[in-house]
Amino acid sequence: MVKAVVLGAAGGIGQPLALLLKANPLVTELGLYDIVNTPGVAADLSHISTPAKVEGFLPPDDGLKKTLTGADIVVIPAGVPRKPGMTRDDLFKINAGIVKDLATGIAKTAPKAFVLVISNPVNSTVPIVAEVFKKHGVYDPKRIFGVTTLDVVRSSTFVAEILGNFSLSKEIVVPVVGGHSGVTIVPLLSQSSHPLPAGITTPDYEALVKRIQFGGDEVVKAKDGAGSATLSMAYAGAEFAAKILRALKGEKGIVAPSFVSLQADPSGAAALTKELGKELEFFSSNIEFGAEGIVKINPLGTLTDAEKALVKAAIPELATNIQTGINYVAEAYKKEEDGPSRL
Ligand SMILES: NC(=O)C1=CN([C@@H]2O[C@H](COP(=O)(O)OP(=O)(O)OC[C@H]3O[C@@H](n4cnc5c(N)ncnc54)[C@H](O)[C@@H]3O)[C@@H](O)[C@H]2O)C=CC1
Ligand SMILES: O=C([O-])CC(=O)C(=O)O
Repeated sequence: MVKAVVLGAAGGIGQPLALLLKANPLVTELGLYDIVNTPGVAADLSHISTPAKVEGFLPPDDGLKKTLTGADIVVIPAGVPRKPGMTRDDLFKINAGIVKDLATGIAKTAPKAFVLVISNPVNSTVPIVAEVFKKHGVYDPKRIFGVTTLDVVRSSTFVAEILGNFSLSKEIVVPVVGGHSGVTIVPLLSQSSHPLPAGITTPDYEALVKRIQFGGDEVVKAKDGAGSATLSMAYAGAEFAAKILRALKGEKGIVAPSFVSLQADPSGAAALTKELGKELEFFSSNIEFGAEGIVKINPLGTLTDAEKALVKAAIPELATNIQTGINYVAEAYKKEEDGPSRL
């Protein structure tokens, strides 16, 4: 029996993601929570002839708690998306509070669940979830994941395009490391399962890297005020969730990049830190999963000079993003603690 939960299930990502989870035969229960429309989304999905029993809840009557009770895996696509001209960091003000509140619910009701954070800015929202779990004494760094899979999916697609063979795109695997915004997104194209054409020029290589780093902007621009990537994100989120579900079932050797706490695997983290030349609390690298969560954080491996430069350029912004998330939670709890005495 596996219960999957989507928080933000009525949204642009939430609905197609819930559909794809409903279609996954490994899911036997699907809990949907949002501040609007979840009863309708749940009723609709519940007619699909796959195993998962679907229920939708709203905030009244302890809806969050009811949704999360018994959850094995919780995916969070709740929050506001970008509009043209915004960076992911511009979303922090609103989304930080949403993620903190939802993380509090998970820490109280389903502290052992695997938590998959989609809400942006991922580089800051993942540290927020970690800090909330620490505060509640239930922190297990092996079970909290920032979903960076869309960067991997985009890389596969764009590399297939360059190779002139779209039918390869599902097979192409490019490790994308670092974080999930702009220059913190670092594709390791030299480690692609399918190498780039030998004669690729430096400008073409640089354009490809840029397209992967700023793929989100392409969609934000095309949607012209109506949001950011939803369908490709739902696909990517469901792919990542499917890997976690297989690991939960006991399958070994499953590997994918994810933005995680380096405390999840101290010896892997030590090797990675050596490569980075700087200690970061969170980083996305290839992660090996098991039934209890993260088994191993893999080092970056051999990089080209261009990739070394990309990693170096990612570090300062990543460090700032991480600290922003940590500080937010510290300040929020301080306000809560100071609150009553001020009354
Ligand atoms: N990690 C990644 O690669 C990606 C992340 N995103 C991020 O995912 C988030 C969601 O994007 P969309 O689905 O397009 O937005 P959306 O606005 O279509 O949906 C968000 C949903 O969250 C719900 N929501 C708001 N506050 C909530 C709360 N307190 N509890 C539960 N639900 C709540 C809303 O009612 C809405 O249904 C954004 O922050 C976006 O930037 C988007 C694409 C890729
Ligand atoms: O660009 C955005 O704001 C949404 C996102 O994270 C992506 O598409 O990678």
